[in-house]
Amino acid sequence: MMFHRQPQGLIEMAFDYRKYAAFKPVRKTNRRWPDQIIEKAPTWCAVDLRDGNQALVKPMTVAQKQRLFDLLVKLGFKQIEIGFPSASQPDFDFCRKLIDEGRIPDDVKIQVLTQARPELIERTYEALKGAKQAIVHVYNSTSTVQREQVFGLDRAGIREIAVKGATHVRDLAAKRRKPSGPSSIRQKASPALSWILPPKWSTP
Ligand SMILES: CC(=O)SCCNC(=O)CCNC(=O)[C@H](O)C(C)(C)COP(=O)(O)OP(=O)(O)OC[C@H]1O[C@@H](n2cnc3c(N)ncnc32)[C@H](O)[C@@H]1OP(=O)(O)O
Ligand SMILES: CC(C)C(=O)C(=O)O
Repeated sequence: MMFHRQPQGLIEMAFDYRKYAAFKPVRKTNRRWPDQIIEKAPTWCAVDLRDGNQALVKPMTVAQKQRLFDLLVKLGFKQIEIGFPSASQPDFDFCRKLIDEGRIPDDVKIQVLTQARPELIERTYEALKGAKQAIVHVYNSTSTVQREQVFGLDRAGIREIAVKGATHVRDLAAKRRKPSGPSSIRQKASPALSWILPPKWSTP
């Protein structure tokens, strides 16, 4: 039941679900994921530490990030995106502090964001030296306006950025696994802002 304010007071009305269009399933017969149904809680990854610090003029300080990280650990998150170490010195320093001071519980994986650019991917691995495990989250934007205005590329060019970036992350993971790099690296790739594209462009 829902309540609506009317001149005569609050009126109880049944929720009219017919006002809303039903979700249209994505029909892709060559892929398994559109038919899959979530039946148990997924592994949640907190991205608060990065979203609040991605491109701010005045980002969170290392001390503020530490407080939020400790809270996220206390809340039970097992994957925590701690920032974008190649984008700012505070994010780089925060990553180093967590690793150097042994502040990451063994059952928690830190995740770091990077654009699909070789120099940034390399700086990201510098930030991760000595981490026991980590997830490197590499992304490039796929939206039409950014494809045309930022990258000046066609769709094949955008795919190439993604493939090159992912390959670089994989190669560095293999190369740096020992002795100084993280002993276990997982990779995550995001076609950023794909939700503003029609599914035929945004679903591989
Ligand atoms: C919700 C989100 O957070 S979406 C993610 C962030 N937004 C985007 O990726 C949108 C597209 N990108 C942009 O609008 C801009 O690149 C910004 C705002 C992220 C950065 O702007 P600037 O600091 O001015 O950097 P600029 O756009 O010049 O990029 C520098 C170079 O990196 C390239 N680049 C930017 N993002 C990426 C990426 N994710 N992967 C690979 N290359 C990239 C650019 O094409 C440019 O290359 P060039 O020097 O050969 O021309
Ligand atoms: C940077 C990317 C991965 C992102 O956060 C988004 O597209 O929302």
